[in-house]
Amino acid sequence: MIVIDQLSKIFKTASSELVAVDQLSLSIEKGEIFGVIGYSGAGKSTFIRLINRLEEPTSGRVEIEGELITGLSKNALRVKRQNIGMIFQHFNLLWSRTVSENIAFPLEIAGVSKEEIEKRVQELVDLVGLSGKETSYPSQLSGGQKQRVGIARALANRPKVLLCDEATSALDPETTDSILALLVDINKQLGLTIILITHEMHVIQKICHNVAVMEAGRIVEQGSVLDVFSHPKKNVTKKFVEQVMGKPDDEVAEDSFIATVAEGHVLKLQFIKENTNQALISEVAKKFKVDVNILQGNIKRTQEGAYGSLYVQMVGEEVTVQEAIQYIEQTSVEVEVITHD
Ligand SMILES: Nc1ncnc2c1ncn2[C@@H]1O[C@H](COP(=O)(O)OP(=O)(O)OP(=O)(O)O)[C@@H](O)[C@H]1O
Repeated sequence: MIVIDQLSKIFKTASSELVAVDQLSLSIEKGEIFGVIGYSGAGKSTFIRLINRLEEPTSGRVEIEGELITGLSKNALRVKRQNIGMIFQHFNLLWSRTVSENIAFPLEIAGVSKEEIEKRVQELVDLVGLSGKETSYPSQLSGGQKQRVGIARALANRPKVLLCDEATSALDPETTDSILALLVDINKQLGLTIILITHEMHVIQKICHNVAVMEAGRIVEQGSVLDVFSHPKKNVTKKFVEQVMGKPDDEVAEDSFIATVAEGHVLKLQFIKENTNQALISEVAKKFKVDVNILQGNIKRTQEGAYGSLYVQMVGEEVTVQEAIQYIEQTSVEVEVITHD
């Protein structure tokens, strides 16, 4: 578990003071993927750099698995940092070193033997999917491949925690998805705790278990990704949720498509934490001899299942339709009957 307690960072210049992180407190469970989202200037980068003391806190505490990071001497911190990997938006690779040599770098610093380095580097190359690229230089790699090197290097000393500073912000959407999939894979395979900062809500939606929303150096809202998606409270959170779900007015107005439905019932199905949305529809159609047509849907996948709503037309004998509705109501999907003939 990671405990962050009343953590602050004040940048002082000759004439002014800027509070970048303001008495921030958080708890992050071991093995989870925890996202911090905020707009530019919210203090995210400063916050994540305070965790491994790349930035020295002005006040407050950081504790990782019972060890007080903010209490360590410089020398002890240097050793401890081997347990805290970090990846960066612009990769921060050594350009004059090959892929293998970049990954080997933290192992050399830790004094690992040459033989062991060779073995470990090959394991890591395989883990991040870079086999065949061992002798390439960073300039010969795509953005996604460079970030894979960054990830392998961060994992070299088998850290317990991985800090990700806008790790996919410089990548195109497809490459972003493949790097996010790799992070989920690593989280599951190695049980690694991942803390990431981002300004993109789809990153949170796709891979995080819990999320904190940051504004002006403070956490203004936090919770499980599904809770925050389904009940955003603050305006800033609502705007981030809209990045992924669209604005309510972006959806074709209910009335306009309902008017086109000549027969049967129109149902609104609300999915929260549901893993079987498509399967449920076809299962109901088969089981109850009803026709089910999808009219409109906006469903997003999260680490804890699907979230969103689906409008369907259901046509069949009234009794059968009612049985089908009751069946759906027994799952975690909420059903609202919008119209019926
Ligand atoms: N070294 C520094 N000296 C002075 N002010 C700083 C320093 N680093 C950051 N700041 C200020 O602290 C505030 C928070 O910056 P930070 O980079 O942490 O925000 P952010 O949410 O990560 O934004 P971005 O995504 O744009 O980097 C900003 O007002 C920034 O100008």
